[in-house]
Amino acid sequence: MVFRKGFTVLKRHSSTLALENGKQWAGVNAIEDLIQSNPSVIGLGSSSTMVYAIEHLARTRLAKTVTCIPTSFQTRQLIISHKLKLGSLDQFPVVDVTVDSADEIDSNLNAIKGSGGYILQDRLLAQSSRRFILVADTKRKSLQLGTQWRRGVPIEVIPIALASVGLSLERMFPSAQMRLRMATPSNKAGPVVTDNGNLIIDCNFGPIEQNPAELYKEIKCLSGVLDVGLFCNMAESAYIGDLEGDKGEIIYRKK
Ligand SMILES: O=C[C@H](O)[C@H](O)[C@H](O)COP(=O)(O)O
Repeated sequence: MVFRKGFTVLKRHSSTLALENGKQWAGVNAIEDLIQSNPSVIGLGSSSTMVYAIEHLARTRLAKTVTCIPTSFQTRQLIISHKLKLGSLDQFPVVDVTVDSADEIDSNLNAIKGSGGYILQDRLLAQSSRRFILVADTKRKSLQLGTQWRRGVPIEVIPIALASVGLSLERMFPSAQMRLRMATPSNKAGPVVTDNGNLIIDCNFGPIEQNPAELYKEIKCLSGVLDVGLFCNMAESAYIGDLEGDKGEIIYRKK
């Protein structure tokens, strides 16, 4: 697939810019394809990749009509600044299609999400959507979750349950490495607090040998766990941009 009209191809001067090229390809092409189905309500995830998708949506013929539901404060601000129509899940509990990015995506389109701290709201939108589409650069692709993304599976925990959930996780997964996600000291002392006022434990299992959907259920069962950054059997397709920025691939979930 080639670049669509209406945006600038980033120059490739460094590996960081190359990653940006891939993110841009994915965001733009996912939006271009999904507008063909004339959705009236779109869910928009939160991330650096989604910035390209939202910028592009604002340039399309749907910009004036489609209602956009954000998964975070960041995306809400982007929707407002691009003068798109803002909606909420309260108003639109059924969403036509949600686009979101991921930290790692396997060949069955199971994904690790949550490095940006958005887990519960990302899931709420994904589960409320008729269609769920992932966007990412090619470095996010892998054959087995936990091989590409090495910072662990994010687990959003209600603060009063932190110690209890931490202990349970240690007992359930003795070889996993866990840490409470901390804020950058120059910006805030203490832990990262999610948009919902919760904390995040990053639980690094190494390569995930177990069926990720089963692992998700095991962790989600613990009281105090709000959500787990494993999104299994949810995405119908993934737009993966390569580092050149002028091409990419669309992967469909096997039935
Ligand atoms: O919480 C964050 C989300 O799961 C993001 O979709 C994910 O971290 C990927 O972010 P980015 O597109 O910035 O790499």
